[in-house]
Amino acid sequence: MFTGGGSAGHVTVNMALIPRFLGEGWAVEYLGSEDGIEKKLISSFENVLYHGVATGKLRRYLDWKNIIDPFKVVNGVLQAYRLIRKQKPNVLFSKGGFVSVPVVIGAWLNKVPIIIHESDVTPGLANRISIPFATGVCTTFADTEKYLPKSKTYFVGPIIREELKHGNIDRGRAFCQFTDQKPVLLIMGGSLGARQINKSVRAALGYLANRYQIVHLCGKDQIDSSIQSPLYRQFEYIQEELPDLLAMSDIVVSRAGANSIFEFLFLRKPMLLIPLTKEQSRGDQIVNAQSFKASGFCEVLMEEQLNAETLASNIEIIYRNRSTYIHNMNQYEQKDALSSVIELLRRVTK
Ligand SMILES: CC(=O)N[C@H]1[C@@H](OP(=O)(O)OP(=O)(O)OC[C@H]2O[C@@H](n3ccc(=O)[nH]c3=O)[C@H](O)[C@@H]2O)O[C@H](CO)[C@@H](O)[C@@H]1O
Repeated sequence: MFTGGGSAGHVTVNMALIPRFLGEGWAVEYLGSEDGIEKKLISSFENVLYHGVATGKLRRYLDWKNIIDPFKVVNGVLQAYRLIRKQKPNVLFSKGGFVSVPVVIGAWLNKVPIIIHESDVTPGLANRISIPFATGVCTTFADTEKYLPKSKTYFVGPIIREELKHGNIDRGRAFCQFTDQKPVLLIMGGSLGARQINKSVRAALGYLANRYQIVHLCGKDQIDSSIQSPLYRQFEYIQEELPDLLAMSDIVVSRAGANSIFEFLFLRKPMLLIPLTKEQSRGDQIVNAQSFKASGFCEVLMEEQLNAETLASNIEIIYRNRSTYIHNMNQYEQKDALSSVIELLRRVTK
């Protein structure tokens, strides 16, 4: 049984693991929210039974929903407990996000072994709550070990979806109707889009479209239909064609969500990272971005400094020095994280 959701970063790791388990003849079920992005993404697997449970969001800011949500979480725990008692999974894999908390507690109450995955350097709130209930915690970054109980921690490295390895440049160009005459710039504001990045990209478009063909993954309801240019393609979210769009891209501008940046590293895409600010998050993306910068994989532009000019000038730096970033990325030793996690799950399975 898998859980995780709220944003795609809490689902795509599960999507990398699920085909391997299905291929080995396991029955796979998913516990997520009743209407979150995980439901939509997991529906692409015909053979995975999806169960929705009530969820509350763990917010860091004042909101009247903070009063109601603890009750939803308790309700979610009861629903998850009952479902898990009925379905009797042998093991639970949790990728975090707020939906995972009731599921982890429900599994623990049923004595189901739990393996958690943390893809950021510093563990998120949902995972921090869940860790005491878990048998093991897999990490993407080696440094995360500092924040976790030693006996439970397994540094496995980044988990990359298999399909991302099979992108095709020509298919990507055909999809966007781009030519081979100009380099391609991919902009991805995390799985939910990023308004500030969208605004600056559009303000800099006159300059950028002179030099690049631009594909912009801008987030739900954030397409600006007043801009019509064959050099600028906007999509809310791309699922199936993402491998081809990545294959076709020369450089990337992105938020610094852990899964995205390791995908770019795996595919050797020089990147300009604009991490979520401390006001909007616990600051995990800033730490992720700094770690990549220290390895020479990217440049970092803080949102406080972001405007059309700084965006355009930083993109120029990335493009001009692209071979240096690629050289540095070639030094990165890729671990077979998928196999390590599968082996661990097998080992703890009841
Ligand atoms: C706002 C928020 O809470 N962000 C967190 C969230 O980010 P977020 O959900 O954006 O997660 P990531 O950047 O880690 O992963 C996004 C995933 O969505 C995929 N993708 C994205 C856009 C698209 O059009 N198509 C597509 O398939 C990417 O390839 C990637 O696999 O989880 C990350 C991993 O815990 C954290 O580091 C982030 O801080």
